[in-house]
Amino acid sequence: MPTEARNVTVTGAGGQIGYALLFRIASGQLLGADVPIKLRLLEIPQGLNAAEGAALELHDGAFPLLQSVEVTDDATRAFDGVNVGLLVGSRPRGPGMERADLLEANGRIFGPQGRAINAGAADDVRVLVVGNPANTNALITAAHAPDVPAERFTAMTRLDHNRAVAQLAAHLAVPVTSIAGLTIWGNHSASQYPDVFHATVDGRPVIDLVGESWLAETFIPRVANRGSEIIRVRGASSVGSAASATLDHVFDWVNGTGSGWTSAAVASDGSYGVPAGLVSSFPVRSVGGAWRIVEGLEMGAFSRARVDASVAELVEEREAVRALGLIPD
Ligand SMILES: NC(=O)C1=CN([C@@H]2O[C@H](COP(=O)(O)OP(=O)(O)OC[C@H]3O[C@@H](n4cnc5c(N)ncnc54)[C@H](O)[C@@H]3O)[C@@H](O)[C@H]2O)C=CC1
Ligand SMILES: O=C([O-])CC(=O)C(=O)O
Repeated sequence: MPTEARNVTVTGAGGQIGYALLFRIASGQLLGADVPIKLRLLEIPQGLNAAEGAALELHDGAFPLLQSVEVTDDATRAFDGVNVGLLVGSRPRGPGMERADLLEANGRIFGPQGRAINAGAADDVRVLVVGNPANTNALITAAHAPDVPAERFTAMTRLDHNRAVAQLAAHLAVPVTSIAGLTIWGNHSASQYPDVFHATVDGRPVIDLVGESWLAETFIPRVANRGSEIIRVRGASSVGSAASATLDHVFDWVNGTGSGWTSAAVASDGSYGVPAGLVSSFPVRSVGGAWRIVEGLEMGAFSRARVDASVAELVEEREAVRALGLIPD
């Protein structure tokens, strides 16, 4: 029996990440090589021409899996029947800014989109927020979609995870495929904590091969500040790597992580002392189409302090958006 087409909505489809994503989605890299796709591209009026142009090019790609492309500036229409929502549309930061500087401007985008998802999404909807500050924007979106289970709203820390894997592999001069068991904890911000204490390289504990000073002075700051490094070098924020990580996140969510784990920002259930409801990055496995937090990992003082600091920032962001009226009291 042919697989049913899935409705995939991309917000900010006329922007940089949108352009890097759309063709890869159409080629089957989001959901799988046998899953037909119906694309909805949501933009604000100023972005519609760019999205329309991308739609023309998608048409020219003659992608066998792509059944339709619709461009709209109406969130209700964009999310009607949506199975996968990629919430990319929002302002990127520039040089000298932190992602939290975008809180107020971008936060206002996500309440209305949450309401539109609540009103019309398919029962199995899965949402990935990419737009920064991603964790708190996911929190805002979920807060406006009370009828959709909170576990369906996630934020992207897969780019941080991929960066950490790549940095570690380069340091140890091994292929990225040799690394397993890495975790990004907390916020997609400079406070995030890339944790190697449970990581292995070809089955050997990484912690036997690297020292704490390398972790504290080189690895952690390099990964946590990679977004700023990219902005400094290319003059604009990450695009290709962000699109790639978006595909990785959703592909694994839908198709499973197998024996290993990855990192994603998901609604906390209180695990590891992270206050319930915060959208925080955890070690996660995807089982049966749902993210499950990897439980029972030991956490020493080095890790605990860093996880707590990043979670404290998430609590502050939640208070800030509450004070702005972007989530209910
Ligand atoms: N979570 C992560 O790892 C990463 C997140 N980002 C974030 O992704 C976001 C997008 O980045 P780019 O594509 O480079 O930016 P961009 O400025 O090229 O594109 C953003 C697009 O969103 C559109 N937009 C704005 N408000 C909208 C709304 N209410 N509805 C629909 N579309 C709307 C704009 O018209 C624009 O076309 C930024 O917030 C950036 O900081 C970027 C890299 C990694
Ligand atoms: O740093 C930024 O503003 C863009 C981003 O989230 C990243 O590259 O991780």
